Amino acid sequence: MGIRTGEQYINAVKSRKPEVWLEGRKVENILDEPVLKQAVIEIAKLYDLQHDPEYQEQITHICEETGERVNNAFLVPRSYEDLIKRRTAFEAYAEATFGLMGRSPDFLNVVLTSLYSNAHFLEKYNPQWGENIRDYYKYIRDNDLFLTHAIVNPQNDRRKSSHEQKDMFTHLGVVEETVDGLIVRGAKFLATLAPVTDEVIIYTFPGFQPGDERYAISFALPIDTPGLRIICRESMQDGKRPLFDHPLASRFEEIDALLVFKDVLIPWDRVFLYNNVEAANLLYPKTGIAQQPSHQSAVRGLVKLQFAAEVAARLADSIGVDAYLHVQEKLGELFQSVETIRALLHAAEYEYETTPEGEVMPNGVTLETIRGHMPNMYPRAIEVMQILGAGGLLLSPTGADFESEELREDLDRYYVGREGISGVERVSIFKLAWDLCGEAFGQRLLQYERYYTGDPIRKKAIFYNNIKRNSKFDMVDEALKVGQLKELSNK
Ligand SMILES: Cc1cc2nc3c(=O)[nH]c(=O)nc-3n(C[C@H](O)[C@H](O)[C@H](O)COP(=O)(O)OP(=O)(O)OC[C@H]3O[C@@H](n4cnc5c(N)ncnc54)[C@H](O)[C@@H]3O)c2cc1C
Ligand SMILES: Nc1c(O)cccc1C(=O)O
Repeated sequence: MGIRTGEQYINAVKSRKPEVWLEGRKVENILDEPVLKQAVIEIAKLYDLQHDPEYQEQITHICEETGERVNNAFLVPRSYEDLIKRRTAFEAYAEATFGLMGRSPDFLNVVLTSLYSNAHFLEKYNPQWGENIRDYYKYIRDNDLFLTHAIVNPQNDRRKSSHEQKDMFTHLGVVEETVDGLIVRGAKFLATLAPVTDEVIIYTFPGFQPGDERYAISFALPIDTPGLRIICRESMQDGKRPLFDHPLASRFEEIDALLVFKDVLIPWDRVFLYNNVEAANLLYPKTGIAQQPSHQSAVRGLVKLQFAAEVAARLADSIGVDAYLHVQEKLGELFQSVETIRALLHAAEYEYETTPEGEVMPNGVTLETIRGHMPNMYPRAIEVMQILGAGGLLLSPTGADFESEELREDLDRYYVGREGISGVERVSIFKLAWDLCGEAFGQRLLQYERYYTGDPIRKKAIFYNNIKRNSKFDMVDEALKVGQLKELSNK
């Protein structure tokens, strides 16, 4: 089949009946829920972009194996040019969503492509696992399906591993093996956009201990598999608020969910890893599933950071405060952050790494440096927006107020911005900013930048420890030589 249209994606959503819970209600029809429907509309636009003559070459390529057109996220990069081809596809999706939808289909399609091209890792442990992941990749690629993932255990007692939790099946684990497959029970989080996806993939993130064998499991299933319960978090908007008042929150809310498996059957051909703590701990570092998707995250994060910087700049300009030195300094800082990430992204691509099998990945150290900076840079952009918008962020009237004939004159007079900026324009910019820096929607976007790919604190500590392992910090000895005391230089 190859690339889907938005309509085909919407029809797929309509045809499925996943067990979704939203604010105490079982959702009968995804498209009848305003908050879920909005995400479907935005994702459908991304599928349509693949067919838009202006974007098709940027986003897709002809698959050598099938002769069909597929998204560049399914490309196994073999050269620098391939990385750029993939980046342009990430850019198109990120720009269409201002970088605000982190879990657009390209993210997990890259994860899956990386598992596919590194299937030899799984094969080493069990030839069937390697074959299963290859088949699954082709199935997703050729049908252009949309995946969610949940790879983190719920926050119960973090001091204990899965088998030490009070209840053996709080964390997702295997209950029994049957001739048809594995029966699994327990929970995983935090499955972004789960209700509006086609499939869910569970894979392993390091941290398994001996004794955790039943939890060391990776598999994939259709999202409406019987026994799979999707419990959504409280939504951060009701999906009904006017676009004028919430121009971002009303469009880009990515619902997150807890996945609960109630004795769900995983057919053997959908099992990618099981009962092997070593393989479960090595899957993440050895199959490129950290490094390759970080390319998508870097491109998307760059667009999001630039968007935040632009909103802050337009906000400051709209009320003339960017005439002040300290405001210019703060905005300069934000745009320098943007340029830092852009330079790092280009460096990561240019200084790519090649695996022994010939797969090309953006430079891991550089991608990890982007990862380390974004949890500081993005929250800082949000803070600057709050500082520059000040009280005005809290005082925006609604679109309905502007439509009131009685109020309109006052609003036009008292909300007017600097010369050339009307009241409506100024309020529109402030509302855009408030969605990013005030609304719960914006707080989630910030929390996403901190945590979407694990704990940034531990990741930075790992980064340092790797440097320490590979460096003696020799320059320090060199500098100390000059003024060494006698007893030390005699040593
Ligand atoms: C908006 C959003 C969307 C997400 N989407 C997805 C998704 O689609 N799929 C998915 O699988 N995941 C997703 N994630 C979840 C993400 O994987 C986790 O949030 C992330 O891995 C961090 O884990 P945690 O939230 O359980 O925090 P924890 O690991 O519980 O950490 C909480 C705090 O305790 C500290 N801490 C915990 N354990 C240790 C330790 N052993 N040593 C030292 N310090 C420790 C941490 O530093 C942190 O400060 C998403 C997260 C967010 C915020
Ligand atoms: N996608 C991830 C996630 O959801 C949690 C932790 C790590 C990752 C990742 O891709 O690195």
